[in-house]
Amino acid sequence: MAVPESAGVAVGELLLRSEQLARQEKRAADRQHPKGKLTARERVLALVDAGSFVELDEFVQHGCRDFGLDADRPYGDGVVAGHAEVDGRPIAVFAQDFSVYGGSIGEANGAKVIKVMDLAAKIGCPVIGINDGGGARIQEGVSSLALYAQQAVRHTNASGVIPQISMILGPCAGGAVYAPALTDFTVMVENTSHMVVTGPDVVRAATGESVTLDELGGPHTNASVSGNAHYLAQDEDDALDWVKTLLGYLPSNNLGAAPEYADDTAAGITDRDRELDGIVPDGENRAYDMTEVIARVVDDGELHQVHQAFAPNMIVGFARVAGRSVGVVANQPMFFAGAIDIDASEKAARFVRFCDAFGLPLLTFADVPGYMPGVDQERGGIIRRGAKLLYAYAEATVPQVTVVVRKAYGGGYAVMGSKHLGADVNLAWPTARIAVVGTEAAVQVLHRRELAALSGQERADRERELAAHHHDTIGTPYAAAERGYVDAVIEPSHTRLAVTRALRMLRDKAVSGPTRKHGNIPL
Ligand SMILES: CCCC(=O)SCCNC(=O)CCNC(=O)[C@H](O)C(C)(C)COP(=O)(O)OP(=O)(O)OC[C@H]1O[C@@H](n2cnc3c(N)ncnc32)[C@H](O)[C@@H]1OP(=O)(O)O
Repeated sequence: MAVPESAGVAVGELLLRSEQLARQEKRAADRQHPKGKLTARERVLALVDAGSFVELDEFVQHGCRDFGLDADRPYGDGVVAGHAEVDGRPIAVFAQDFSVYGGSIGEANGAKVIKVMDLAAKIGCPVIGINDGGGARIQEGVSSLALYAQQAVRHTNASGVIPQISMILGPCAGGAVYAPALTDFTVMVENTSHMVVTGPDVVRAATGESVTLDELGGPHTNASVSGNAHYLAQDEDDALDWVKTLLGYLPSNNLGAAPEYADDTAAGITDRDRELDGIVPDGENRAYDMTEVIARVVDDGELHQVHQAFAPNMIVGFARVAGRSVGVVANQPMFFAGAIDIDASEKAARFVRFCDAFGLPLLTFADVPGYMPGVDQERGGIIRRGAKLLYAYAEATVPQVTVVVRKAYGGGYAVMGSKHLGADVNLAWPTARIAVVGTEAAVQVLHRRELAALSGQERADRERELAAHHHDTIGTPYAAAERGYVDAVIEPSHTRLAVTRALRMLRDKAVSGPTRKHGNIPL
């Protein structure tokens, strides 16, 4: 049958546009590949399930007439946006195309981003933003700033409703950094990505400091010093894998459930469980790796750490227990003896709030000498910023199980998922020491006058005697168990089964917080 002439024209128009899109994609590849970077469209396709990407607005063009921009109006306007599936679950995605006006956001480009964010909020799916751009499009002036602000409103309103993930796969500069900063997780890549409010030249002009871009806002700085990045990937493939794995632990939205796997929990105590009985060293100041404890409690020993390079004295990450996702928070005695400093408090507080918002139970492992002392810490705001972790645990209503592995002293005891903040099941190992301060400090404070009157061997003997008494009486987990502050003192090898039972029992826990507009977390 002959095609009507009008239909032929229409098909011809589509072909022409498709050819133009293909030329643009080739240009993008020519610009990105030599730098070891994928194009925006390649990145999206590498992230999502094969054949699932539905691109939206690929023919959108900017309407700017200034600076000669009307002569160059590429389709898509520098961002690839749409919806797709990852492991069969819906996601929304946008990826800045650096080959078009440096991936900068203008009115049309920004509207595309906002459209997929609105879509994600409506259907309740995660949104993943792939950043590789120069921020607000300079030629479009205030229109581009307006779009950034509108994007910030979307990020804010979606916070705690759908998971939001940012991948920084190139530059992210100026006010543009605040879009990823408002999302839940940010991933950066070795060598190719950076994130700065102002570059080295502006810094030099403003403060006289001389610094390289990498030192200022390279991936290492953002992942380990400022904590802006939650994962530092070796390359783009690694970044995409990390994000896909992360999504597997999360529900699509705050009303949904995370994917559930088969419950293969061994019913009895295993040899691997028994390894926990010897994992804590004898001396209370000797370090051990808390991830080895976690690995023996969670399914398949797998912990998907978040923020691993930042505040290593605190561990946070996702795992599964009996096939169901949990958020794990733990002190790490390998760094600063597990003390909670400003960074550790903020790292854990944000994680706890994420888990609480998305209905993920919290599994806490405590071995903490307390909050970190020091002039820098006090001046840096350990009081206000340390309070964030208290606030986060205190407002959390998800199921909470805490295991006191060894030290739980002072504010450290209270804040690390204690019964008093709302934890549901609190377990302690016989090695647990729960006290206001450590043994040595307690002896020096309580017996200062008596000890001052002694010297030499006599003083040393008395100190040892007092320390032994404190250790055997005040600091034992049984003082807390007698008061119901820990529900049970268990052998370490029983932890996996006890935690599994507790989380099963708490599965349908339903508690709601007070009616209010919102609290006022000490920011
Ligand atoms: C509320 C949000 C407010 C903000 O976003 S304020 C931030 C505004 N942005 C900026 O000041 C960043 C300006 N751009 C830069 O510093 C650099 O281009 C950047 C991003 C570090 C990348 O550097 P390079 O890798 O060396 O690439 P390049 O400079 O040759 O740029 C490649 C092409 O992209 C263009 N471009 C980059 N940033 C742009 C922007 N913001 N608006 C419009 N066009 C922009 C740039 O002109 C260049 O175009 P062309 O290829 O020469 O035609």
